[in-house]
Amino acid sequence: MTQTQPTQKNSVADVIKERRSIKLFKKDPLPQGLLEDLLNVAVWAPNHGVREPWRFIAFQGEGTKFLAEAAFAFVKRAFSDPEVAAKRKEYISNIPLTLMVVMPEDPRQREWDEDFAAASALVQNFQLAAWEQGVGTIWKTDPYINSPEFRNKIGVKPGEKIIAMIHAGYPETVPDSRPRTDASELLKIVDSYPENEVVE
Ligand SMILES: Cc1cc2nc3c(=O)[nH]c(=O)nc-3n(C[C@H](O)[C@H](O)[C@H](O)COP(=O)(O)O)c2cc1C
Repeated sequence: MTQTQPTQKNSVADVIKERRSIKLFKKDPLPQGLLEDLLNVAVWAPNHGVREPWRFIAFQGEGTKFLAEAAFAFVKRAFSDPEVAAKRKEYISNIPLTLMVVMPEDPRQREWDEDFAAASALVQNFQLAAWEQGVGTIWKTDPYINSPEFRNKIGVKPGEKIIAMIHAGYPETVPDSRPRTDASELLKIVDSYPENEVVE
């Protein structure tokens, strides 16, 4: 673990490569208006038909206590050890900002797939824009985000999907990077007509 703040670099490539998922946050709240600023960057994600398939629910301040209670109702059933469940609840209630990215579920398969892809691009945009400002994030998909009881409590309607729960705040620690496979190992370039009329 590196005990430093993320560096603030200008190039998109630097920000992409230097971003890390952050699990331990300082308690400091984010500056007023930063959430809206980051979202107003993130919404420039490509999205087919400019359907803008997203809305957001943010929890901060006392709102995180409510969120932690709502999650705890699920978490306490999932963990047999009450101490583990209580620690999860405390963890959630201490995160400066938790953002739910909510997507309307289009009944048409193609549109659903496109909307999920677009909303995922938005999440990545948000994470990168935050990192550029020295703010750490992690994209979480804890099982309780699909619990009807939890969804109902936080105002997610039938026909909507929480595609990401993003925890955000100033990093307490920045983990080391987890190496990625070199693209050359994954890439097939077709630059001549295939002999058997299929790419092998
Ligand atoms: C769709 C999605 C869901 C994720 N859900 C979780 C999660 O529930 N818990 C978690 O610890 N990390 C989760 N992550 C974060 C990944 O674990 C993280 O991106 C990965 O370990 C690589 O680390 P890095 O983001 O620092 O490069 C999720 C990431 C994605 C894209």
